[in-house]
Amino acid sequence: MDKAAALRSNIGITMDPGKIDKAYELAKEAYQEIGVDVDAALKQMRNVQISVHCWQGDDVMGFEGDSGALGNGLAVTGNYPGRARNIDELQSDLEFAYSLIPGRHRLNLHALYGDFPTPVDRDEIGVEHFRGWIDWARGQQIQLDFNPSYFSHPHATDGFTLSHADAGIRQFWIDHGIASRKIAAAMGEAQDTPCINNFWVPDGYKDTPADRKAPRERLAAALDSIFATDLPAEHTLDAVECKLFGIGSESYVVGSHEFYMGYAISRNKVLCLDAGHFHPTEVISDKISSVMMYVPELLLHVSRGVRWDSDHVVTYTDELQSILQEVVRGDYLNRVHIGLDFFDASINRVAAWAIGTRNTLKALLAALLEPTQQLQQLELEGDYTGRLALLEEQKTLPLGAVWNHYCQQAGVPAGADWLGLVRQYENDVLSHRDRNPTLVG
Ligand SMILES: C[C@H](O)[C@H](O)[C@@H](O)C(=O)CO
Ligand SMILES: [Mn+2]
Repeated sequence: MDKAAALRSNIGITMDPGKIDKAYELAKEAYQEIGVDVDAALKQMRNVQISVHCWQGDDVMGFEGDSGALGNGLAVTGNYPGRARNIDELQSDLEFAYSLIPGRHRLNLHALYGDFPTPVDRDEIGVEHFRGWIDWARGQQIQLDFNPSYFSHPHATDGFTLSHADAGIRQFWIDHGIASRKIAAAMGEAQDTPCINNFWVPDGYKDTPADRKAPRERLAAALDSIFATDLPAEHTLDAVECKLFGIGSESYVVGSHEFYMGYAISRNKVLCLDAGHFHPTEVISDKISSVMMYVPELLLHVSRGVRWDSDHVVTYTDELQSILQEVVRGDYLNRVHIGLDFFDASINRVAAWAIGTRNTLKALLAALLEPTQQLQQLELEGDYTGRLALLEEQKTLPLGAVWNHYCQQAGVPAGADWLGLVRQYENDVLSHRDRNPTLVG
């Protein structure tokens, strides 16, 4: 091993830059042979920004200071050491995570994550509580997205928020939604692109309801009140997110898919599809081309459902590939916002970000390297044998070599080299934080 290689291996870097270049040249030829323009694919890759969710870093606890339990159907299991306990730690972890991910990406913040020197209830949050995040984001050249937080709060303990039967509680949550839109608009004004403000509410019943209609009518009316004021579309866009069921809302969720599909279409809102929010045999990849006919824009929550949990770390599954294929095949990259939504406290949280975000980007690269035109031509000609043959053959083309080249060009670790750096960060930083166990699953 030469000196440079020995140095790289000491810090966990094992990929040889020269070999990455060589492998890339061969891979490029292989893709060109089937008519794929690799340079064009890489150019498109560089323009895509994934909205990385802040809540993987601290198990969706936030910084309201009451250390209230996570609730409303959200559950994080595991007690891996190193949870971010304050804004500084979360920002440090995020900066480190971004340094492992090729490209420049966004940050998706929840309202829980404001800077609250003294307790502030959700209906009273303001831009001042997020000024620090806005300044930090500008310094990092990161653009922000936002979410009102309709969970883990005394006014949500009975499972209802915006559709609550009590008008006072409903108004509290309406005011929270209005406050969140002002914050999102300020974030958007401070950056080049709109801040997507995503509304997810947990409301629902554990057991069979006697009235499915009234809560839905109340939810629609509450949302209408929140959205009554038009805000500049260049600053913020409202999104709405459905869910099939949650823990504690197994029998009925007010904000179902049909509810929000209708709401988004009739109110010209961004629709959010979370990959973990449907029946296990139902996939969001098949919904994209349908909903894109009727809604202006789409927000994806790229996630992975496993049995009862909708939020496992994103892995390189068939469905992940299908989702990104649909976005690329439909030429929707300018109307689809790709966000992440998972949380796992049983592994290193920074590694979770790196794995999930890198997988999402890798699936995007695979989709951009697909010989789509040829496949669609075969389909049009009724040559389904040829379509299947090409679909299967291209699965084993050297995607990894193009990915490693892309990472190298972007100045981030190729292959699994990021893992050594995460272990070092864990040793130097995360392991010094208090062991602060969350629910052990
Ligand atoms: C914390 C997020 O807002 C939340 O995960 C939401 O997007 C969701 O998917 C709830 O199941
Ligand atoms: Mn989600």
